Amino acid sequence: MKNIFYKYQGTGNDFVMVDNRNGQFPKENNALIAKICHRRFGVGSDGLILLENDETTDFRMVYFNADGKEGSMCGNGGRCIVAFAHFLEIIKRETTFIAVDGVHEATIIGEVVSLKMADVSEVKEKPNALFMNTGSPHHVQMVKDLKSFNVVKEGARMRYGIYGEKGSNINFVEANAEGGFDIRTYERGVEDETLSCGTGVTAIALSMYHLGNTKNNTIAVNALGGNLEVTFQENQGSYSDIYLKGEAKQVFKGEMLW
Ligand SMILES: N[C@H](CCC[C@H](N)C(=O)O)C(=O)O
Repeated sequence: MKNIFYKYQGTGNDFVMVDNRNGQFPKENNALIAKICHRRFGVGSDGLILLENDETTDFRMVYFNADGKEGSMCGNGGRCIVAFAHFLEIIKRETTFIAVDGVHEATIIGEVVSLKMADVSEVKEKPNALFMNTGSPHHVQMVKDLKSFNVVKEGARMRYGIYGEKGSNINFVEANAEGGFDIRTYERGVEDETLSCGTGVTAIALSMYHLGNTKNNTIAVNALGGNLEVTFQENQGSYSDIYLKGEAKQVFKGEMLW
């Protein structure tokens, strides 16, 4: 039995993807997963995702951060696993699947995946920042001159400094000239800046609306690795029908040796 893996990227957030419908992947081995994700000693990725069977939906998504531990919801990973399920011919244009934060609906057209995210009922206001859970915890802070901002240093400091042992993903955002927003994210579990974070992009869009920085409920958010679009409905400070849309691509196929 060969240990075939695929690699996917969604706006530069990259994942090792394994078809684990036969249940043979040793997912309790966190050290092995961290090694596979390591960019020098392994395949190299921001995370590893297993596609597994589920009884009531099309498939189950099991997501591990690059540190080898199971993470909370990953929006870009969710978009990539929809593309993977389409490639494996498990789904056609539309799907419903289960992830750690519940059931998600999605559609795929060409290489563009639109993923329905969990509803957000609470936006916490912090000094100079907002905090919310879009499937994963996100701190959102506006900064000036995002391009030259030290995301790794500030993100690493705030990740534990403000949020304790459990930590949070830390997002920095600045309005751009096109009426959208630019984002850079420090990711918990990767412990570094990534090129894009889907649940973070979602948090940015809701935050910018919450703060009155835009009146649109379709918002373009540009990450370092590509552009995403978030649409949503707002009702008395609660957000529903949240969709994260953008490209998800298969970029590599190989065999893992362990
Ligand atoms: N890259 C992911 C976020 C992963 C969340 C993870 N870093 C955690 O907090 O467990 C995304 O596209 O939404």
